[in-house]
Parts: sequence; C-alpha cells; structure tokens
Amino acid sequence: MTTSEVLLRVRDLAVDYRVPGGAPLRAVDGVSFTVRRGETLGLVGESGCGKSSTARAVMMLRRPTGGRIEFDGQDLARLPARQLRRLRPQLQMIFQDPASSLNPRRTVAAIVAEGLAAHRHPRPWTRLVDDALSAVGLDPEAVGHRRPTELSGGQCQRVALARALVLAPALVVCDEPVSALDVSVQAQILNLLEDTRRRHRLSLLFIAHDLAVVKQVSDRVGVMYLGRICELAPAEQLYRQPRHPYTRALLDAVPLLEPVPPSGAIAAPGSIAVPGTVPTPGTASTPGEPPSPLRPPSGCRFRTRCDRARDRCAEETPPLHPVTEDHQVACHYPLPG
Ligand SMILES: Nc1ncnc2c1ncn2[C@@H]1O[C@H](COP(=O)(O)OP(=O)(O)OP(=O)(O)O)[C@@H](O)[C@H]1O
Repeated sequence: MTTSEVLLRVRDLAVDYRVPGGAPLRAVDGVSFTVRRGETLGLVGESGCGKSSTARAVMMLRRPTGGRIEFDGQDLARLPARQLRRLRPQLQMIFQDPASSLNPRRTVAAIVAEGLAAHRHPRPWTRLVDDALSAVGLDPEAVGHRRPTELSGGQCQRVALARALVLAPALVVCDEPVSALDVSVQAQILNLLEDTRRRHRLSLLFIAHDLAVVKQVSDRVGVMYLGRICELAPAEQLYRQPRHPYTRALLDAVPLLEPVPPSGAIAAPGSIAVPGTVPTPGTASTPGEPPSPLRPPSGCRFRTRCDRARDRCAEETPPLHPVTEDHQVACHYPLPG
C-alpha cells in the first residue's frame, strides 16, 4: 500500500481515562490500522471494547495517551493548534443519537451552516446548505426552516450527515450512526452513507457493535476486544472465514444477512431489512462477560473466554500478524484458513 493511498494511519494508539483511586483505565491499548482513500473501514466489537474512544481520539476530541494519528501524512497530536484548526473541516463525525447531536433551537439550515460559520467560510452559504441537504435526500425548501424536534430520527441523521458534508470532508467518522434508528430506517441511512461515500469519494471509519450493519458498508473490518484489535481483514474474507476465535464467536452469536433463497423467505423481526437478503441465525454465543479493562488478563486478553487457550496464551501477548495478504490476526493459535 503506497503512502498516497492511505488517508488515515493510526499507529499504536493508547487512550487512558482517569478513574477514582488507582491506575488509569486504558480503554485503547496499542491499536493500529489504516483507512485508505475512498474506503470504509468498519470497527466492530462488544460494548466497552474501546470503539468510541478510538473514534474520539481520531477526531482529536480526546488527546491520545500514546501513539500517532496521521491524517494525510500529518501527525494530528503534534500539529500546532492553528494547523489543526485548518485541517478540521476535512475530518467530520456523525454520532449515534442524531436528535441529541443537533441543537433543538436552531433551524435545519442554521445547523447545516454551523461548520461554515465556525470555519469562517465566505458567504453566501445558502447554495452550499441547499446542496448538502439535497445530497442527503432532503428537500431544502421543505426542511430548511424546520427544527430537529419536527423531524424523524432518520431525517435528523440525514441533517447530521449534511452538516458534515457541507465542509467537503475527506474522512467521516461514523460512531454507531444507525443504532438509535428503527430497523427500516437503518437500511436507508446505510444505503445513503454508501452512496455518499462513492459520490464524494469519502473515506469512512464506521463504528458499530452490530456485525450485520458493519458487513453491509465496510470494505475492511477490524474486530476490537478489550481495547485491542484482534482481527483485521477484508469484510468478505472476515465474515466467510474468521481466523480469530473471538470473531468466530461473535459471528456465531448473531443473525447475518444471506441472499434470499429462490422461495423468498421473510426477514425475522429485529433483523435489518435489506432487499434481497434474509438473516441466518447462528448457534453459538460468546461465553461470559468481557473482563474489566482495569484488570485485563495477561497475554491474550480473550484467553479467559477462549476454548482454544493454552499456557502460552497467558504468557505472551499475541501481536497482530498477517495470516494471508491483507488479513491480520492477533492469536497464537488462529483458526484454520
Ligand atoms: N470518560 C470516561 N471515563 C472513564 N472511563 C471511560 C470513559 N469513557 C469510556 N470509558 C471506559 O473505557 C472503555 C471503553 O469505552 P468506549 O466507550 O470507548 O467503548 P465502546 O466500544 O465504544 O462501547 P459502547 O459501544 O458501549 O460505547 C469502557 O470500559 C468504558 O467504561
């Protein structure tokens, strides 16, 4: 992969939180990945594994404790404040709960213009705001003067995306962008994100706990467990042939989407309704709860829940290493390929 293909390179990222009495909580520990230009990288894992902390660090909303975040070749943590401010429009984020991330007292048009004002974009803004709203499938005439409380959850997430797009970003970090939405609306927003990525040649860092959702939009997927990436691979490969026992357990525990058989089955309640697909329930589940990040297990962090664990897993931390080109696994005893 050449440097020019990579838009974001995260190296050995660490994020700590202060907690009362004792050592800090390390929420992200040695995470490395790249996001290529025009690519969607999915990050998936159970609640508390460090996905949002990674996202906030990439956005420099929280200063990393260690490691590097290189955006277009520049290390964000070491950039002078003025240069970081100049880069900001290129890095945008959309959040889980669209309604609460939008100011309820402002009109939709004013919300979409917020970034233009913050970055002192020369006026007039009307055309840019209207174009951004149209790009996310909203009629500027119909919604521009409304307030978020008058809109549905799906419409609010479209407004949040328009607010990001109006600044012509190169990277949009999406932190659980559909998990607060109704199932039928989720599919529309995922399709919109995919369509927007293609049309604007955006890179997306797409974070979700739902494997089916991540599968639908991602080119490559990183699986996180207790602050670390345990597997990183092209989406199709990861879902077809996971090599880490944790990824296998996650996949076995959830319904995923498969092509509809010729007879045309109906999607089960609670699944994502994507035309031409139907969920296939798995059998196994991930045993037990993840350990606390305050006291992670020695060696491999997954070993306390892994039925393949041996002595070595408690003694040595498995590094993320390639098992095939583009497919990396952090496991001493990966599943057969
Ligand atoms: N501000 C904070 N102070 C202390 N601990 C925190 C803080 N934010 C997150 N954590 C802890 O850091 C760990 C990682 O949290 P994070 O929110 O990044 O995970 P996540 O995978 O995004 O989970 P979720 O999907 O539930 O948000 C968790 O143990 C969490 O309790």
